[in-house]
Amino acid sequence: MSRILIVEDEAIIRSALKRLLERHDYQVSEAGSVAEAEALDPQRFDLVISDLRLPGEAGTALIERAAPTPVLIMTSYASMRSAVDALKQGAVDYIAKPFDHDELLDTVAKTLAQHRHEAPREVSATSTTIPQAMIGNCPAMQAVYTRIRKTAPADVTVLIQGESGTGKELVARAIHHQSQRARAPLICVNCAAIPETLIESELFGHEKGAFTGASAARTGLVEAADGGTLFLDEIGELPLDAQARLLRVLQEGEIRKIGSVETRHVNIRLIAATHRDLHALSKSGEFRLDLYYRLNVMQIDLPPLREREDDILELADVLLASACRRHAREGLKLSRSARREIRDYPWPGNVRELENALERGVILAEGHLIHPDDLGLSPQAALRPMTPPTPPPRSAAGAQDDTISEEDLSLEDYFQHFVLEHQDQMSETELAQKLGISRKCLWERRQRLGIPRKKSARSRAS
Ligand SMILES: Nc1ncnc2c1ncn2[C@@H]1O[C@H](COP(=O)(O)OP(=O)(O)OP(=O)(O)O)[C@@H](O)[C@H]1O
Repeated sequence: MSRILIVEDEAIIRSALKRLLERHDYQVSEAGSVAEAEALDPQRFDLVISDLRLPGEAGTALIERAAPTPVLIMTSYASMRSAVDALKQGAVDYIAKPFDHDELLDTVAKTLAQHRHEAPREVSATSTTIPQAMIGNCPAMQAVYTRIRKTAPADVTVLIQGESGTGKELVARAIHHQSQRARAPLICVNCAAIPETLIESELFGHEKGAFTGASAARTGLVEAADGGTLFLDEIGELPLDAQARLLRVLQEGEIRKIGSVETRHVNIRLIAATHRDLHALSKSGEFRLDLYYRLNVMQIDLPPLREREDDILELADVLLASACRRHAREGLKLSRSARREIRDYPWPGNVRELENALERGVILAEGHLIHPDDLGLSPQAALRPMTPPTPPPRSAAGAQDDTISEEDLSLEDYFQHFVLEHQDQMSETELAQKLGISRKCLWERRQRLGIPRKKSARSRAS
């Protein structure tokens, strides 16, 4: 049984984490500070999970003191930058708060497995073993797994294509974990979620005073991935200037911070993902053709869920089990009609939409069975051609506001209709501007509502 030490000053989070890990057969000890952790001798544990911000010393102090025990850092999204710094100081990975239980358990299991076997796993290019965390074994997915096996050890740039929610990030993670870089950082960046004005500085870093508000120098995420893998999701959303800088990184292995004349050598493997047709974008001048060719050394295409008929119910069962665990409702089952509905629904938002529907089902089910109504699917809506309703009036304050009220469902309906109707003619930036929200907010809301980004997803359903 693996022994884990949790270092967290918030007693509620600490004990929730302890309970979760104990339910999965880990032996867990707790500490509220670095000093308390040291008293327990962190080196005798198999893993330390430490909050970044602790009273007294920061959690990163344990990285050296616990060695060779690996340290996983917990952080809130707001301190992501410090998490990247922690990786550079030797933390094996970071977990963002609030936790997704499955992701946390997955990261813990992977870290323990990696540190049990010092050398990276041997990867057979012909094996069709399903990568950890990926469910489904239909012929199209078997082809994907084979591609992952063959591509992972080759250290080439990979372009992953597929509709929103098909599992592109999971594929990127599988490639990283099966590559020779597995023990180095994997930095995942969603280009659509970072405001256009910040993206270059986020990726490439900046010098102090490089622009208004740059009060201190910053290391970019590309540099943070040095030695490891950089995953750029939604690369089609990268502005042209950032594309030029990225091309330089790929061609010369060099990076230059904004406002600096110095270049630094970086060694990264780039994995990019998109739901858009980059070749078509390059014809319309929105994407650099030379960058497209650089990215497209190896391509992996993920099938939409509606084309994975053999996998849908298996995915539903596994995702349901984990939703039940998360909500402490073990034993809930899908009724026969719910299974039928799941099998027949077109899933325009793919696996993410299925996950969301099952989570809704677990929360809403009253007895031991989840019925179709609990899933909240709307096949009629999916089949109906979308016409955007008249936009509701926005107050001046509303135009500044990044959030649509949770209670105001009509606004969410409006959002969904508007996005589905206009997304093929507009970039994400234009869409966000028209809606009066940031690109990050647009992206988050798409995730929450399970709204796909491709016209083909909608027209297939119609
Ligand atoms: N084959 C799979 N097995 C299990 N879970 C999956 C699978 N594919 C996707 N998922 C789950 O679906 C959700 C969406 O996956 P992921 O974020 O990798 O998709 P994506 O294609 O990168 O989406 P987007 O383009 O919107 O970022 C995640 O919670 C992921 O764990």
